[in-house]
Amino acid sequence: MNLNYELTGPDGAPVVVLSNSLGTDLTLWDEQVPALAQEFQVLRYDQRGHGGTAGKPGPYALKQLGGDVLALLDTLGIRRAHFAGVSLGGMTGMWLAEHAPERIDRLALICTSADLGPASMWRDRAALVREKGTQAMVEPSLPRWFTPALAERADVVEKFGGMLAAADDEGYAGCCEAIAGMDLLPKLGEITAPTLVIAGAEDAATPPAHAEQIAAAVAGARLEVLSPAAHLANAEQPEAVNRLLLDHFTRSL
Ligand SMILES: O=C(O)CCC(=O)CC(=O)O
Repeated sequence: MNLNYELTGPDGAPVVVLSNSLGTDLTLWDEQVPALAQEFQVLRYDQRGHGGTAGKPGPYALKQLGGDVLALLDTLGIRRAHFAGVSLGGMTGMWLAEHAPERIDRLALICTSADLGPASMWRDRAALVREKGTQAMVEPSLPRWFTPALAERADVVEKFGGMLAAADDEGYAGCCEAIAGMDLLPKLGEITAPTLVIAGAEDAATPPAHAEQIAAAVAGARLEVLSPAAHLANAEQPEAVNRLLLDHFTRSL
């Protein structure tokens, strides 16, 4: 699987991988890259079927989404990296921290969940998108992604609505099926990567209780709840998220 990616920042600096949520692409991280690239090489990529990464016929599993990241790291000769992900990106990060702990240094999980049931809802969403396309998800998704004032702002609708409508139908559906089949809870307690968990207080897609569940299971995890922030908290509260990420990735333990 060839992932579309961008690598920004000083040669030889530690690497931070940034992984996008369902229906977005690597530009989800536009507000993070300038801050992080002062100190890190920032490797942001598009999940399968999103942005510039082609979709393959689904269903997918987190094992494949995590495997895509390992293959990219291998291609670029990166042995170990910090990892931050929003929602589906965070699920990919938890899978990596559970199954390839030697490759993940510190982990930041933003507006995500280790158990986002019911599976039937994700399979229904996959079927809907295969029938009607990702365009059909724009109207219901934006009010979950942002608090009301932002969800209606023209530039936000243009950028994020455009990203979602441009996502490959099969890629989006396959990622829904990865969420339907995820099995992260049993090994959550085995994660050894120092972990920061960030929630949006107004996130209806992955409410703060999901972040609390992760933080309670991962030894030593730090939990931060931002407000106002809905599902795409890194876009809604970029300065707060940048501060937390920089602190987490540079802090001496
Ligand atoms: O955002 C994700 O990666 C998964 C959760 C989700 O689909 C949120 C939404 O679009 O409502």
